[in-house]
Formats: sequence, structure tokens, C-alpha cells
Amino acid sequence: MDEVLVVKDLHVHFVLENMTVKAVDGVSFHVSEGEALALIGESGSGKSVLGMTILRLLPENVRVGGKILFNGLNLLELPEEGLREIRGREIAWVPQNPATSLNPVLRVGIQIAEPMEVHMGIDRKTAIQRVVGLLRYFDINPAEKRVNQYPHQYSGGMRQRALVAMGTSTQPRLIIADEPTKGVDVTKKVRVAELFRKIKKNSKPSLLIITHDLPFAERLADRVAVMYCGQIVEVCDARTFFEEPLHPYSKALLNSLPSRGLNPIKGYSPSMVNPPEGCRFHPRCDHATDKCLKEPPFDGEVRCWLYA
Ligand SMILES: Nc1ncnc2c1ncn2[C@@H]1O[C@H](COP(=O)(O)OP(=O)(O)OP(=O)(O)O)[C@@H](O)[C@H]1O
Ligand code: NI
Repeated sequence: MDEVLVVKDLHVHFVLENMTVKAVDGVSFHVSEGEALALIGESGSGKSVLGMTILRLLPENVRVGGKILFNGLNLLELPEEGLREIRGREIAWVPQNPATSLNPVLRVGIQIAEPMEVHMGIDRKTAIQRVVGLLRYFDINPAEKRVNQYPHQYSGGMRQRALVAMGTSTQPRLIIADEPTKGVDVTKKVRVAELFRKIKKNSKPSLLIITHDLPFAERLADRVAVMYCGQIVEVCDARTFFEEPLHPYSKALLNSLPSRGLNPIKGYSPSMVNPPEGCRFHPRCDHATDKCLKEPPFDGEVRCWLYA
């Protein structure tokens, strides 16, 4: 299968006055055509920063190293103008927070229509007609009425779906969604997953889904990449991950699920300024040996000395 997105040895460091936050520290992975990859891991592990780096949505004080190839094109070397073309048209970003990502004083229909007008050269009237179809597709009904309403007239779930509609209206080849189930109540989460499955089935984009919602990842993902302290510690197909993950951190993450006993992971998330020596997970790992304390494990499918 063709690899739509290839990330190679990516480093994203925030340089602050007296310290450097190594938010992403040597990450490599790929997403194939039509595939959904879930990027999971605890809060603060660097998932959003990784996603934002792909679209260069980061502040000035950032240092980025490595490569991000989109259909072979290194996005990190692309001039801003070229990137603007790709952003919104070929790569969509579905942001984390519907409350702040929709403009409260603009009708939702116009906001969803805009990327189609800007990137596809479609006129306003035609775009709005398409939006009505999209609203129906995303179950925002009655669509003819909803298209003229403002965000505050939508329920939370509808706003969430409107954001997905906005991000995907131009039929992008890659969709990066940051925590699409955040703040969505349990019953509606299933619906968000169904929505993404529908998009996946119909327009076959590649999906990079950033989430710490493991049941959501299980419903949607073909493969899973587990992030810990700025690094990917395990990449495998979704079924393997949910049935027999290898990395001790992956196992601990699964065991912390309510459906699997709600066992919290012992200890704390490590510092990204001074990460632990050796394996970054060793202070919390029951299997840590002397070697794990001193030498970082290789960056392979499983970043762990148990499987070296
Ligand atoms: N602009 C910034 N300047 C300095 N540090 C930052 C900046 N943005 C993010 N960070 C740091 O980068 C680290 C990774 O943050 P990130 O938001 O990617 O985590 P995450 O895995 O997405 O967490 P969550 O699941 O809570 O969204 C955090 O330690 C955060 O404090
Ligand atoms: Ni995040």
C-alpha cells in the first residue's frame, strides 16, 4: 500500500528561557493510503504537538528536526504558500475544541462552505448547496434550517460533527483529528466513531486520529501507535494492540481502562525537560533491569529491551 504520510526521526523542541521541552523526541511512523492510525498515550505525551507539527501550526520558539513526507514531499521544507495549498485541501485538521474552533458570529453553513470556496474555487451558492448535503450526511437535521443557524443554536454533538464536516468538505487525502471525542458524552462517542468510519469507507482518506480514548481507537483504527514521553514505544495493528500488546506501557494503558479493571499506571508522567535515562518508562516499569536504567532501547516496532 502507498504510504501517504511518512514521518522520519522527528524532533520538536520548545526552547524556553532556561529549559528545552522535548515534546517530540525522535519519532518515526507512516500512514498508508486509506488507513486509520490511532496515536494514543497519556496526557502530555506529545500527541497534539506531533499533529500540529505536520501542518506547521506551532509557535515561533520551536525547533523542528527530521522529515515529514506527504506523498513524498517534505512538508518541513515547503514554503508557507505551498503549505497553505495543502492545508485545508489535501490535509485536513479537525481541531480539538468545537467551542473555540467555530466562529460564534458566523452562520455554520458559511463556515463549512469556506474551505470549498477557497480551495476548490466553488462559488458561494453552490458551496452552500453542498453544505446542506453534508449536514444531512453528518446527521445535522433539518439541514435546510441548520445551514443558516449560528453555532450556539447547535448542540455540542452537532458542533463536533460540524467541525468534522468543515475539515472534510474538500475531500482531503489525509485527515488529522485531535481528540475528536473530547467532551462528547459516552453515548455520542459511538456516533463520532461511526461518522469517521463512514468517511473512511466512502472517501477512503488516510486518518491520523489523536486520542486517549482507547475504546474509540478500537472502533476506528487499523493500526495503533503508542506515544510515551515524546517517543513512540510501540506500533502494531489494532487487533494486536488490543489483544496482546508487547510494550509494558501499552499493557499498563490497557489495564487502566474501566473495562479491564481500572488499574491506574503507577508513578507519574516523566519530565520532557530531563527525561529519565535509558528507557523513559523504566521508573514505572515492573520489568526494568539494570540495562533499562542506562541504555535507551532501539527505536523499532517495540521500544523495549524485553523484545530486543
Ligand atoms: N508552545 C509550547 N511551549 C512549550 N511547551 C509546550 C508548548 N506546547 C506544548 N508544550 C508541551 O509539550 C508537551 C506535549 O504536549 P501535547 O499537547 O502534545 O500533549 P498531548 O499528548 O496532546 O496531551 P493531551 O492528551 O493532554 O492533549 C507538554 O509537556 C506541553 O506542556
Ligand atoms: Ni493533545
